[in-house]
Amino acid sequence: MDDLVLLILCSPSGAGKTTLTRHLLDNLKDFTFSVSHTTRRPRAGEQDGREYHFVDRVRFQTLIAEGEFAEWAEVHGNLYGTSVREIERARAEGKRGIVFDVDYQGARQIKAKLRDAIGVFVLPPSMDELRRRLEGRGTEDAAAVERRFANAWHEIEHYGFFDYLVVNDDLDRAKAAVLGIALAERHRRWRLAPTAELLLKAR
Ligand SMILES: Nc1nc2c(ncn2[C@@H]2O[C@H](COP(=O)(O)OP(=O)(O)O)[C@@H](O)[C@H]2O)c(=O)[nH]1
Ligand SMILES: Nc1ncnc2c1ncn2[C@@H]1O[C@H](COP(=O)(O)OP(=O)(O)O)[C@@H](O)[C@H]1O
Repeated sequence: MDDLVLLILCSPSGAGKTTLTRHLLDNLKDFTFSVSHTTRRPRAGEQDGREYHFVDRVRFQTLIAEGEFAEWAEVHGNLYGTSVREIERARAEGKRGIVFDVDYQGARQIKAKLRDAIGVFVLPPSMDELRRRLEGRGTEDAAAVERRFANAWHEIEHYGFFDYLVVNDDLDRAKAAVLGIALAERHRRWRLAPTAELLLKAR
């Protein structure tokens, strides 16, 4: 049983997982974000080491060869990977939870390695709304939006692999749902059993 809550957040691009992850991390200070490596170019406002570690393909391949990644995958034409160091960092910092923003391939690999990991899949209320959000975000050109939208079907096909589904229609409700899931997982009996045992010792 893992003391650390291993929370995987996954969704088709544009469904809102970044927005929901930010809200979760703003509210649960003892949770941390797993900063992935990627070969995608930084978007305006993104900072190296905060949203991602931005690297080129050669560096990424080296990191794969060095066994740096707990999982990695090609998504929308770029490489993305979760460094084992991120999980070690969370533990070293005494965090209670870590959030992985990964695609379904990453979710599958993390779950295979870390059995206690919990998967949350965020659904858009409709495909029309998904397209509106992708276009409205304004971070990708038309071709990249099209590619992300086309991949959305494939992502959604894998919903059955996850423990929880959250429909991100009303944002406040979706935020509450994700926060609720994280909190419930943090309060699993085995995670707090040491506290109960400590009390019993004082009898
Ligand atoms: N497998 C895997 N997927 C990742 C990782 N980091 C991000 N992703 C996924 O890559 C996809 C693209 O992410 P991003 O380029 O930030 O675009 P966005 O989803 O449109 O905001 C999303 O599905 C992310 O969840 C990772 O470390 N591993
Ligand atoms: N419930 C919602 N209602 C309307 N817009 C939303 C909602 N959730 C997210 N958005 C907007 O949709 C866009 C995509 O959200 P984002 O969090 O970047 O998605 P993802 O990380 O899944 O690609 C952003 O512009 C965000 O502000």
